[in-house]
Amino acid sequence: MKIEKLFEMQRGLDRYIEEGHNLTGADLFNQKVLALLVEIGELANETRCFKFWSTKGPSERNIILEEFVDGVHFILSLGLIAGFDQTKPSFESAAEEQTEQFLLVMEAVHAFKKEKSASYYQSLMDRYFTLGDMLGFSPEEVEAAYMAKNEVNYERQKSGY
Ligand SMILES: O=c1ccn([C@H]2C[C@H](O)[C@@H](COP(=O)(O)O)O2)c(=O)[nH]1
Repeated sequence: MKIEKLFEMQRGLDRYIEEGHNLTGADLFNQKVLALLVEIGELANETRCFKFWSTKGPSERNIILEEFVDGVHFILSLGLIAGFDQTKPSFESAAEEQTEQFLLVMEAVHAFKKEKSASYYQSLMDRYFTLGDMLGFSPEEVEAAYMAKNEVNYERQKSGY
């Protein structure tokens, strides 16, 4: 996966969105942190990994992948704001269960919000990509799905989303 390329695509999309909404130079850090937490929640909902009270299975793989790359967008966007766009994901040992990995990712988001350090950002990226691996997505699939969703995000802006 060429993460440098994804950071560049994210830079372009963020700039385009900000210009379109007259927000160039605005501090959007907190909005993006909350957006990321919401995306992680949406992703968890599609996997249904925590729904011990339900017998219904997870959503289709493609739906889960699309939710996953929404989160990738906001993680890259936060890295760009904080100046950590040289970060490369490395896979770490995963939690035993998806639910635990989701919670580790959420903790990493909060830790990074509290202290915008390179090591907290690295941990956020590693935990999130490790979650993607647990969900069965290869780095190549994530890259391709990111690119497709990036394009959709431009289209949505153009059609007055
Ligand atoms: O500054 C922004 C704002 C939004 N998005 C993208 C990330 C997600 O793919 C998508 C989320 O939009 P909703 O579908 O949740 O509205 O928008 C960005 O990349 N940068």
